[in-house]
Amino acid sequence: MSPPKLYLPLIDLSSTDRASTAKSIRQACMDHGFFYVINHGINDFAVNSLFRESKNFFDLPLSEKMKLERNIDHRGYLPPYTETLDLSSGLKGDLKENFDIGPINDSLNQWPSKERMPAWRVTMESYDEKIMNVSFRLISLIALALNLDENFFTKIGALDSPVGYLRLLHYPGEIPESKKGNYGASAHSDYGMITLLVTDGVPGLQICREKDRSPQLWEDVHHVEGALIVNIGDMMERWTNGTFRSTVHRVVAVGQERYSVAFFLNPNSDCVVECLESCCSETSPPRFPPIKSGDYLEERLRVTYSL
Ligand SMILES: O=C(O)CCC(=O)C(=O)O
Ligand SMILES: [Fe+2]
Repeated sequence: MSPPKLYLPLIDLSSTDRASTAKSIRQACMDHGFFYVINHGINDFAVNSLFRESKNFFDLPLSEKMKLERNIDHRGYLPPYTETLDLSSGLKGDLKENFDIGPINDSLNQWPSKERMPAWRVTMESYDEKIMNVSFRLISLIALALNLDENFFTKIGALDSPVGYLRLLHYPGEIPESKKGNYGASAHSDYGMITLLVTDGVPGLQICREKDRSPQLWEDVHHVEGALIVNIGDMMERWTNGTFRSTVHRVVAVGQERYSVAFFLNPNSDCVVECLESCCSETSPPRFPPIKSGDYLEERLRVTYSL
């Protein structure tokens, strides 16, 4: 029997009733760690341009893409089978290929040449600005959802120079026999504050709400036209002492080519992530020691890439 269909909460970002929106976000983050956002203000043109440019890049011959191979600062192209997000899976290499862009204005980013892809950089910059803006609006609602001042995360400096990563992803439709059984992206949780995802509508994304349950229950995250999929990352889970869940997710291969773009919002690297007062008590002491965002991120990347 197939599991019941998963219905994730739908958050309407155009609602003027912020208290009620924050309440819905709180419930979503406690129950699922995932929700949809509609009426976010990013128009179809921006999303279509993003996917067009992403496809143009992934369509290039591998030798061209490898000229922008990911550098030590995690910017650039990562070919298929080079990252295994779930190191315990025993499988080698996720099927996806991706291209990572860091904070948009810093010089560590790599860009395809203007001659080859004239609209690429400006499309990425424009989308980055829009998605960063949506992420800030969500963070202020998340602060309200935690019964904090809506500017709490700004006031503690988390957003002073936030580390926003844009990750373009491409999952192959056809998979070589020897790679069958591998995941598009194996099970993992995201590292940062929140992740904002757009996909081309091809299925594959699944979440597991109880990672320690046996057997694990994986539920499909369905496509909602025009909606962003938002999920809580590990640092937000640490801030909230586990009240908000950083839910494990993966992308399974469905025999269909798939494109998606994730935006990861991480706090400013000097920001100390520590249990919020409102999230701990004598009976529920802090579960995670305070840690600087930059140190946390570095350690997670070190483990993922065996640096
Ligand atoms: O492509 C997707 O739907 C999810 C990607 C993802 O989970 C990630 O890049 O962290
Ligand atoms: Fe993820």
